[in-house]
Amino acid sequence: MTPPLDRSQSIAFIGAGNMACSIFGGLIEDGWPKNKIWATARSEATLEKVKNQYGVQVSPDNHQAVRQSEIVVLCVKPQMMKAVLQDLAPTLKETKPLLISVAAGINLDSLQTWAGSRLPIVRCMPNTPALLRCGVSGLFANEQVSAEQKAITDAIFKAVGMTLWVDNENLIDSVIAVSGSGPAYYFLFMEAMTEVGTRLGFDRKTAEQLTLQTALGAAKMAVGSDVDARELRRQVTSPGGTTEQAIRAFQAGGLEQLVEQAMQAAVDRAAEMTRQLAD
Ligand SMILES: NC(=O)C1=CN([C@@H]2O[C@H](COP(=O)(O)OP(=O)(O)OC[C@H]3O[C@@H](n4cnc5c(N)ncnc54)[C@H](O)[C@@H]3O)[C@@H](O)[C@H]2O)C=CC1
Ligand SMILES: O=C(O)[C@@H]1CCC=N1
Repeated sequence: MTPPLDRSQSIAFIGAGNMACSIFGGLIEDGWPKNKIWATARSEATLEKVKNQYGVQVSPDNHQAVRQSEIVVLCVKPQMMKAVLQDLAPTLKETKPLLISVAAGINLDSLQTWAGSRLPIVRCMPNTPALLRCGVSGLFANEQVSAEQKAITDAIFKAVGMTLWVDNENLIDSVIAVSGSGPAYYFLFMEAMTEVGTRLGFDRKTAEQLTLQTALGAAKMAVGSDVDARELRRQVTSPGGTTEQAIRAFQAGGLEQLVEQAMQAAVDRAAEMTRQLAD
């Protein structure tokens, strides 16, 4: 059983963008005290917006936020990570927090090198449904991470969804391809169904409602069901009926191969970024 979440520690989110807001938005929904959450960004406008929307502590100064916190979640773009960590290195050496990086394509070796000292570091690959506490996060820890730090990391990301610890760092790239980028695949499908719905005679709002309610219903059925997606699909597909024709069209168009190509492209890009951005 998961132990109760210890909310006495402060967490600094470095880079208050989409992913950071999704995670701390979910944590706040789960009851994490707002005054124990710090968020940083370079622009005053972003900080103002984040403060008004979430009520967390904000600062343009990464060092200030790190000094206040036992846990530091690095949420800047991968291309910014080296500069941010090298700048923070002296403060990190002093305060020795638990570092959690959510960046795609930055491995533990690079994070360790840029941070400058041997720190406990977790690589985490969350996704934006964390905002609704419906996320999925893949996690991998270095050897410096204690059992207690692993437990609190797990509790933080469980507060915003499901967690999966992988036993090989390379599997983080696979998590990216399935669940990190995954919400965008479903959104793309929703966009396409809505668009085609308008061509089939509905106004955009109605086409969108039909599409989204169908996505919600299908996801809820798949999650709550004793049988797998294939069986649920079979139950919709009456022999000689309409669904059968639609599914045939998807299969004739190579849907499964296309999904494989797309997910492999995400894995390949993560590996390429890891090579390009490493020292
Ligand atoms: N968006 C997503 O669905 C997911 C993103 N990620 C990872 O999360 C990280 C952030 O991605 P997003 O949130 O989408 O990007 P974003 O661009 O929305 O957020 C980045 C934030 O960092 C801030 N920033 C830039 N330089 C900074 C600095 N020197 N100090 C402090 N803040 C600074 C920016 O103002 C911005 O608010 C990336 O590394 C990405 O790989 C991981 C999983 C999913
Ligand atoms: O597209 C990206 O690179 C990030 C990582 C997973 C989702 N968004």
